[in-house]
Order: sequence, then structure tokens, then C-alpha cells
Amino acid sequence: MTRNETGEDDLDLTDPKLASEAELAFEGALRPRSLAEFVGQTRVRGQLQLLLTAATLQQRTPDHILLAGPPGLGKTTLAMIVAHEAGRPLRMSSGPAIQHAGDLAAVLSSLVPGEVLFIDEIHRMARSAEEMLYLAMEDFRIDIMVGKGAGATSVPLDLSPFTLVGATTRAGLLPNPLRDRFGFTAHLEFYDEAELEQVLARAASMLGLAIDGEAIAEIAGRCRGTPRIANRLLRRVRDYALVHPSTGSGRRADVDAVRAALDLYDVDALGLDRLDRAVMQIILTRFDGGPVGLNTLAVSVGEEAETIEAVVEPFLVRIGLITRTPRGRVATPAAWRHFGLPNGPSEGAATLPIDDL
Ligand SMILES: Nc1ncnc2c1ncn2[C@@H]1O[C@H](COP(=O)(O)OP(=O)(O)OP(=O)(O)O)[C@@H](O)[C@H]1O
Repeated sequence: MTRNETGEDDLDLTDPKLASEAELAFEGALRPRSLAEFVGQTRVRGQLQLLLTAATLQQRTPDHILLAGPPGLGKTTLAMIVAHEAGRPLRMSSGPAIQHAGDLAAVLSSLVPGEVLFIDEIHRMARSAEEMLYLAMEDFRIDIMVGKGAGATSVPLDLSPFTLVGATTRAGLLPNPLRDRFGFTAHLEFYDEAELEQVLARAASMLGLAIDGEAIAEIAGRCRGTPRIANRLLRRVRDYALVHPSTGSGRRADVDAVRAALDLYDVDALGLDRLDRAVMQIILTRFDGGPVGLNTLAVSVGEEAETIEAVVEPFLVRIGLITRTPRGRVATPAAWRHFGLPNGPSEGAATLPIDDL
């Protein structure tokens, strides 16, 4: 990924991970501040509301919370909301920033009573820090090692009570002792189109962009069930409206503007981007529908196997374009249809263009 002169990254618009500083600022402005404003995730919202209200009634710090789910679904936003709703300060950190137990000790020992500590990507924290966190979460205490070698002693240090909110895209990578110490785990789901339409309508009004229901629905259908991608696509639509003003103000976008903007950025009607299409074209044309192994696919499209496995494949499976079999990935009949090929593996496959691989 490269940084262009406007400070934005040249990125795939449909990459659910956070991209640039410009996007960070934009997201900050759009984040809902309360559970009531937070769209969708009804079950998780209800669970969090109960947990927070019970803690308030008992005048204690809320239990530790683990937020699990794919990138861009609102984990950071929910952590901020938890602190806000509980009326407590928030400290933000992340797994990659905690590479030694000492890094964690410095954060924990400086927390004020009742503070909410958010650790994003908690599965990437150093193992030694994880072990320190077990005790901190359970007893609000840590043991600090003083000295080295045979003369080293451990000195206990009491901590202020705090609420840990951990976020992870890979809950399975967390060791059981850590997972078990969270009082509640929220599993965030992809959003349906009606929910994404609400996210988009709210963001459009905050951006001062007049956009009708049909245009919003068009974006909602292309954003992979992910609010971050929805907001990002909306931003490109707003750019398009500014550059191609249909009403003179440049603050109005209709469905034609949405289609033109998203076609320009290679995001198709199902939300597939260039990489998704490249993967599908390899499976459909070069391997006549599959099965194709992950590494073969990665080499064929010139991408890391990890990216194919973590970003491309889950989406293609979720929208029913491929299935995973023990022998590899196989295109479904819906995939043949989406790419304009009548009926599964056949001589027709050879006609599919592979020019943008
Ligand atoms: N339920 C929601 N309602 C409205 N906006 C939302 C919702 N969920 C997420 N968003 C918006 O989507 C963007 C991304 O959300 P957030 O940063 O919380 O995702 P995340 O799950 O923490 O992502 P990552 O795993 O990459 O850190 C934010 O701008 C936020 O405003």
C-alpha cells in the first residue's frame, strides 16, 4: 500500500481493515457515541446494556468484555461506547504495542479507578504480557520482577479496579485462560442490507450529502456487510458528486452517481473487487470451476495466501460463489451465473476474459 499526496492510501476500497490516517479521522467523526445510536447487532447491544446497567446498580466496575469479529464491524466503536455509557475514562492500546510484560505493567499501573482499558488485536500481545494479564483481570494485581537471575524477586503491585475490553478478529487464537477471564464475549455479525442502509443514511446526513433511498440501497448491496466499507464507499460517492455536480451544488448523489463512482473503483454489484474477481476468474477459467488449492490460487493471482484465506475467501464463501472442499475451492452455479456463464464447467468457460489478472 502506498501513500498518495492527499494523505490517503492507495488501497482496495473493499479491504475491511483500516487504511489511512485520513480514514481514521473520518471514522472518528462518524462513530456513534451511545448504544442507542449504534445500528444493528441487536443481541450484542442488549447483552451489553444489561451488563452495564447491572454494574451501575451495584456500583462496581463492569465485567471484562471480549469483542470478537471480522474487521470494520464496530469493535472499537463499541469499546468507546462502553466507556461512555459507564461514564468512565477510556485508555486505548493494542496487542502489537504490548511486546513485553513491562509494556503492559506500565499501562496497568497507571490506570485510574474504574478506567476502561481497550486492547485492540489482543491476540497479538506478547505471551509474557498475557500471563500478567490473567492475574490483573482476576485480582487487580500484578507481580513485577525486580532484579535478574538467581537474585530476582517478584514484588506484588495492587492495581485500581478496571474493565478490560479486548477486541479480536481471531478469537480462536486466544489461550483459554485468557478467554475464560472475560465475563462476556460479544460475537459481532456481518450487517444486513437494511442495517447498512441506516449506517449510510446517518453518515450521509453527517457529511451533508443528499442521497435518496435507491442510491443508498445500491451502496449497501456492495459493501460486504461491513460498516467501514459502507462509509468508505460513501466517501467516494461524495467525491464523485462534488466532481460531477448534477444540481450545481455537488452535494447530491443519485443511483446513477453511485453506480458510476463504484464502477470507477471496480466494486461490482455484489461488492466484488479486482482481487475477488481475479480469484474467481482463475477458478472458473483456468481450472474450469475447481477444485483449486489455496497456494495455487495465491500464486496465480500474485497475492499472499494469507490475504486470500483471511479476506477474499470468507467473503466469496459467504455470498455463495465458492465452496471449500477437502480438495480445494470450487465455484458454485451462482458464480458461473454472476460471471455471465450459463452452466458450470464447460467450453463456455474459455470465453471468460482474464485481462485484469
Ligand atoms: N453499528 C454501527 N453503526 C454505525 N456505524 C458503525 C457501526 N459499526 C461500525 N460503524 C462505523 O464503521 C467504522 C469502523 O468501525 P470500528 O473502527 O469500530 O470497527 P472495528 O471492528 O473496530 O475494526 P478493526 O477490527 O479494524 O479495529 C467506524 O467509522 C464506525 O463509525
